[in-house]
Amino acid sequence: MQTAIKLDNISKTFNHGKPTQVDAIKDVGLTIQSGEFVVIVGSNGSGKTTLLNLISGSIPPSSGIISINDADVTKLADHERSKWIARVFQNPLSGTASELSILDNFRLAAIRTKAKGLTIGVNNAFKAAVRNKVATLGMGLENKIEQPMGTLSGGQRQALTLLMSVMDECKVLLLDEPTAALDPRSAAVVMQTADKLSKEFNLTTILVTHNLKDAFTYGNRIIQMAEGLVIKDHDAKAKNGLTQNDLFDWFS
Ligand SMILES: Nc1ncnc2c1ncn2[C@@H]1O[C@H](COP(=O)(O)OP(=O)(O)OP(=O)(O)O)[C@@H](O)[C@H]1O
Repeated sequence: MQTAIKLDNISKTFNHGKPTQVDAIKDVGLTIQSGEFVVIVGSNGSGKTTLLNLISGSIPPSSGIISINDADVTKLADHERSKWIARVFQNPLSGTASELSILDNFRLAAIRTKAKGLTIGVNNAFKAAVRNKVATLGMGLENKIEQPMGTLSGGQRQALTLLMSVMDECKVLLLDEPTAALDPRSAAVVMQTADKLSKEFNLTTILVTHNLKDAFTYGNRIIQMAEGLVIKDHDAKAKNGLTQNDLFDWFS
């Protein structure tokens, strides 16, 4: 199996040398294989989002080496890593432009990523391709592709954001509490969509969540963080052996 993400001795200190210094990540080593779906849990402030920020390149590490597909990307900025990495945040509004239609959002995403299989500018072909892709969500949105994104629900927007984010050759999907702002039904649809896309495109997926049921249901590996450290790491077999009750303790 190919290694997708490798962290070697990664540390991140904020406000170094000041009274407010925080050692958010402490000498973490982590190897994630291509196609793995890793769930990361842990209490508030344990370093989960900082870890995703380091992987995506939105912040640099204080020390250590980050590799993606065996290439050292430690010094690459987030936009330079975006051809490999897609990220979906908590806020459904952050992934798409409200005033633009679904179609135009897809057009923007296609321009950004030069998505394969979507010919930009050939209007009818592009429209049909978007309609087909959107139909795979099973939300009936294929009939609303001319509608402004702002008129959709948070769950519908998150599902579309997911779909747009995996259109290109991205191989790593980072999900930072993607359902935290959603009602339970929409949250379920978004998680099922993420799981489906992850399998369909064989993505390496990392999900940060505070949701016990999602941590239990999704992924083939689970990690617990505490105070900037990885303190538990279970593979698929060990994860399958856990009950929801066992997992409850992983959140504290
Ligand atoms: N930009 C920053 N400047 C200073 N401190 C920061 C910064 N970002 C994060 N921290 C600190 O680093 C620690 C880890 O934060 P992080 O957001 O990674 O935790 P988390 O596990 O994602 O928490 P939560 O579950 O609450 O989202 C916390 O103490 C936080 O206050």
